[in-house]
Amino acid sequence: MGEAPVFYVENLKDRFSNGFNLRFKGFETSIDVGDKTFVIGSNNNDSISSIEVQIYDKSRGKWVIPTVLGTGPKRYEGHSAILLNEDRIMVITWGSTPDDCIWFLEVDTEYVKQQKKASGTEVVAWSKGVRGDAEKPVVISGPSGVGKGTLINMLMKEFPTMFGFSVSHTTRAPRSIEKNGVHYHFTERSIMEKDIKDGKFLEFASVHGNLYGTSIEAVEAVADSGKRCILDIDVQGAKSVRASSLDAVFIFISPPSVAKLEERLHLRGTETEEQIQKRLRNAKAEIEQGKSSGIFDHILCNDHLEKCYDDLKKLLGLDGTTSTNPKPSSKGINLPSKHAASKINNKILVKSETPGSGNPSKNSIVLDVSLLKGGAPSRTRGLNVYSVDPNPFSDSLNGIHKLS
Ligand SMILES: Nc1nc2c(ncn2[C@@H]2O[C@H](COP(=O)(O)OP(=O)(O)O)[C@@H](O)[C@H]2O)c(=O)[nH]1
Ligand SMILES: Nc1ncnc2c1ncn2[C@@H]1O[C@H](COP(=O)(O)OP(=O)(O)O)[C@@H](O)[C@H]1O
Repeated sequence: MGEAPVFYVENLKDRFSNGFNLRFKGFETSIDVGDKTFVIGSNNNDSISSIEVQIYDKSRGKWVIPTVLGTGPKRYEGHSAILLNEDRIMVITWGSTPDDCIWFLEVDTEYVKQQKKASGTEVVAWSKGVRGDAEKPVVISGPSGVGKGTLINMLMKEFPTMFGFSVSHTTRAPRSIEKNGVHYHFTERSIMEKDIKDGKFLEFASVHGNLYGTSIEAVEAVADSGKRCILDIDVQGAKSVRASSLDAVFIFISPPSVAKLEERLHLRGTETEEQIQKRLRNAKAEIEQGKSSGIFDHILCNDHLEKCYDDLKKLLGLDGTTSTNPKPSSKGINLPSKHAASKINNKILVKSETPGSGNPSKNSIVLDVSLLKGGAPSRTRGLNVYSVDPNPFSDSLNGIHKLS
């Protein structure tokens, strides 16, 4: 077998002239996947340019406007589009900031297939591309009053540059010491329900009569800052995260006894007696599920706090044998502002439209997509970036240097 053919992306700078009824007023590209043509276009007006997607279903001879999940690229001057793996289109935007130029429009991934099935409509989903990997998030669950918050605070205090907390949304009222945006995003049920419908949440659950949920942004913002994300969520939420594309470590904190749990809830004094009794009723089912459902990788008993904290640190590799330096935060990619993109196996060659001008490392860049991870509804990580010795007469990938 020879090399896979090199093929160039159609940068359809000229408007479609074949009678298609396109809504776009700017710039568009088209990509065929099976019997569908995905047309990605920008609608420019003076202040903003937004990206939109239309699908031409060749078998039915019909245009379809799909449900678009997630948030795509915002301000840009044009884009290149390349089909990867027959299930997602890589969109490289022109003139965007380095942290906002690589996007993936998923058209037939597992996530999109599930969403299509659930909604009965045509669905596509955006995922932002990010260089390198993030550390596995840590999901901590356990009944109310078991000490999850206490343990997480200890961890964040001892390793402030290493861990970041995923700030959940909730419809419950704030406690007196709780700050909006720090402990929770306190929100209205109707707003949260709309955001859930719009695909902005990784998971959500009704807990003790209130709605709680982890937004995709809450987890990704921590990972983008180079920190390891900690989620404090209930067992139903942990189950949803387990079923999602997020690869995490799952830890269940159990109490020495329900009587001790009740004692702690009374001592904390943040709930009414009625609320405490509701939490205790739920606790019994949570403890049973936590210990037997197979969701959790580790179960820790929080009897003596210091001992439990030491055990937690040990299983997170914080017993002095591993580096506690944070990973560098994810860096952007300096792409030429106007470029053409082509695909060679698992590498995307991005060449400046004006070779020889400016910074050589900006003229030709290779994006290695062989180790991509994650995807919609979260970020797509694992993108590796190389600079290429500029040679305007060749598409050769010789002389490439990994950009750190
Ligand atoms: N599924 C899910 N559960 C959450 C989330 N945030 C908090 N929880 C859980 O909701 C429950 C109640 O939390 P909270 O009202 O802070 O009370 P506390 O656990 O008694 O401190 C706890 O089990 C939390 O782990 C979330 O985003 N998703
Ligand atoms: N091992 C422990 N022994 C005794 N009290 C504890 C222990 N761990 C936590 N607590 C206390 O129990 C109460 C509930 O802990 P908290 O961290 O708020 O639980 P959660 O976040 O799981 O609801 C707090 O007042 C906390 O100081």
